[in-house]
This record gives sequence, structure tokens and C-alpha cells, in this order.
Amino acid sequence: MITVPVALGDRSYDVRIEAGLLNRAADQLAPFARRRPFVIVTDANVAPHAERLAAQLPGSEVITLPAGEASKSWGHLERLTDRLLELGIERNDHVIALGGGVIGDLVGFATAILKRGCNFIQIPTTLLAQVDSSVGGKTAINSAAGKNLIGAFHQPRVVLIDPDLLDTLPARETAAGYAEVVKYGLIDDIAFFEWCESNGAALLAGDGDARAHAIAHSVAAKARIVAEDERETTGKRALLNLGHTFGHALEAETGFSDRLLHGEGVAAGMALAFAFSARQGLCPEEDAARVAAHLAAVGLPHDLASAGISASGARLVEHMLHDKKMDAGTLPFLLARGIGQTYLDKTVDLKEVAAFLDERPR
Ligand SMILES: NC(=O)c1ccc[n+]([C@@H]2O[C@H](COP(=O)([O-])OP(=O)(O)OC[C@H]3O[C@@H](n4cnc5c(N)ncnc54)[C@H](O)[C@@H]3O)[C@@H](O)[C@H]2O)c1
Ligand SMILES: O=C(O)C(=O)C[C@@H](O)[C@H](O)[C@H](O)COP(=O)(O)O
Ligand SMILES: [Zn+2]
Repeated sequence: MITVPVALGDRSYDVRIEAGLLNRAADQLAPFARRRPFVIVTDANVAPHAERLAAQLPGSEVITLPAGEASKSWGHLERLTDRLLELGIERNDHVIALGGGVIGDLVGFATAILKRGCNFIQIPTTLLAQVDSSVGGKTAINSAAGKNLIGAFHQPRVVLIDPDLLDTLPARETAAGYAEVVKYGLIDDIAFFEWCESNGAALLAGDGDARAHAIAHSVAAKARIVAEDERETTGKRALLNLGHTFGHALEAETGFSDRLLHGEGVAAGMALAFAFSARQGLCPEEDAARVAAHLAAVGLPHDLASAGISASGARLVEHMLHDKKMDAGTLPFLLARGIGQTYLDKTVDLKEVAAFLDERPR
């Protein structure tokens, strides 16, 4: 088993990674057991895995939500918190989030606010959740105004990652999660981006060694950044937002629907961030082209056209004004001086961003 510690003082926890771990989850969960049985929250597509977990935890209750981004909403948050209250959840109980980033973000937020905060455990079941969303404690729902706008920082007590769960994940979802893997290379680790160029196709084809390496490397990278800047106050954690200002705008434009999955928006967003950096003379053109080429090679969107977006630059910039990084009316952007050299730029003129987007082929 690989254990990655997330060092956050009294909120520290372990991320444990091992193939087949769900079959041994009862042992892992025993230290977190309390008087009442565990409550497991999952979505309809993950239900078979939830049943396998519930069978190991006598008396446990499974709450099953609809699959998809639409569950990160006020309505589902209300239904979930009502049900958890009905079940008599106490502050020291541990609610288990078994699912992708949607379930993790929703359960994390529900437990952050329930009784002013109770415990939760992440058992991520998508590649995206195993490499990114289950670690770091960002929890949220979406609002009419945009992505993740209602939320809280709330760390899980432990994260249990079983890469074998990915065997049932649809190929499109695996590719979307892979975008967040590539992100770690683009942020500050060119050697890992080169590893992705050489091994990404094998990972997406189900190669177990490539998958295990990508998960362990990504979790370690995220744990390091989160430990340095838990609440995104110094600019360090904002690096994890590479591609997200563009990506969230594209997701908003497609109505947070399965027209464009989060990871697909991030893929297009990272390619756009590099292309914009190159346009502004900050980053070599070859690096921007190389990023787009790798994303295209694995079948991910890498521009507006491949993301299916026809909206104007002004309209996309309008979505960006809801970005949580907005500060005194300006929007800091994650730009790059090259692959592995992402930085936070506080001087970006949004009119330039709109003009750049209008120049992109539709
Ligand atoms: N909190 C964070 O730090 C963070 C980081 C990245 C993304 N996110 C959020 O995560 C969400 C996206 O997460 P996601 O990509 O995991 O999407 P998701 O949770 O919607 O899961 C994707 C799809 O795969 C299905 N699924 C999940 N596990 C499965 C399995 N093992 N086998 C078969 N089907 C399975 C789900 O039912 C769903 O249909 C977005 O809302 C995004 O904003 C949060
Ligand atoms: O953990 C972080 O920090 C991230 O930014 C990870 C992102 O992949 C994730 O999509 C996050 O939810 C985006 O954060 P937001 O603050 O822009 O909502
Ligand atoms: Zn993301």
C-alpha cells in the first residue's frame, strides 16, 4: 500500500492507495467506526461498488443520488442533509462519500455544514476523483451564477483509493480525469508531462502500472501544494486552477451538462491558457502547440472548436467574472512561461482575453 500524508496540523490525514482496497475497506474504516453504522453516499452508476462496501459494514445505510453534475445543487444538498439528519448523524460520525468528484464535493459540503461540521471519508471511484478531487478539502455545489460558488473548505478524515474501481469507468470519463493528471505536469513538473506524453495512451487503455503511477504521483503533488496553502491564500494552491478559469466558463456555457465534462473543460482550458500565454509573448509557441497536441492525441478537447463552443469571447469572459479568484475587480489568471512553469498573473486585461477567444477557430 502507498500512503501519502496530507500534512495540515490537526486536520492532517492519509491518502491510502492500493489495488483491491475496497475489498478490505472494513479494516481501513474500523478506526473511524462509532456507535451507529456508517452511512455511505453514492450515485446510481456506482451502486454496485456501494453494495460491495455495504456488505462489509453491517447495518450501514446507502443513500443513492442521481449520477451527474446536476446533483451538485441546492435541491440535492437539501435532500441529502435532510436524510442525514433523519438518520441521526452526529458530529463525530463519519459519512462515506463513495463516487466521483460530484459525490465527493456534495458530501463534503453537506458534512461541512451539517451540525456546523461532521466528519467524512472519501472513497473516490473516478480517475478524476482519485487524482484530484478527493484530496484537499475543496467542497461545493454549483449555483445559477456558476461553478462551485457555494462551498467550504472541509478536509476528509482519510482517503481510500482503489485503482481497480476504475475498471468499470466509461472511457470518456477516464479521459476527462486524465486532463487533471496532465495538469500536474504542466504546473511545475515537465518530467511528469514527458511521462504523460509517453504513457498517457497506455494509461487510458487500462494499463495498471501506468494508472498506479499517475495516481500516486498526482496525489503526492496535490498533497504537497495543499499542505503549503490549504485555503488558497498565498497563490500556491491557485496553481491547481490551471485551465479552470477558461474551463469553468466553457462548462457554464454548456449548462454544466454532459455536453462538456469538467475534465474536458479543463483540458480545453489548459490548452487555451497556454495559447493565450504564447499570444502575449510569455511562453514559446512550441510549448503551447505541444500541450494541445498531447491533449488531442488522447482525444481530449484542446480548443473552443473541439470543446463544441461557439460563444463569443465577450460572453465567455462574462462567465469568468464569477471566478472565485476575482480580487478587487481584477481576475488573476494562471498563465505559463513554458511547460512546467505555470504562474499566477495579476495583470491580465479581460478585453485581451475576449479578443484572443474571438480569434480562435469555431
Ligand atoms: N474538490 C476538488 O478539488 C475538485 C477537483 C476536481 C474536480 N472537482 C469536481 O468534480 C466533479 C467531476 O468529478 P468526476 O469527473 O469524478 O465526475 P462524476 O462524479 O460525475 O463521475 C463521472 C461519471 O462516472 C460515473 N462513475 C463514477 N465512478 C464510476 C465507476 N467506478 N464505474 C462506473 N461509473 C462510475 C458517475 O456516476 C458519473 O456518471 C466536478 O463537479 C468538478 O467540479 C472537484
Ligand atoms: O484543489 C484545488 O485547489 C483545485 O483547484 C482543483 C481543481 O481541479 C478543482 O476543479 C477545483 O474544484 C476548482 O476549484 P475552484 O476553486 O475554481 O472551484
Ligand atoms: Zn478541476
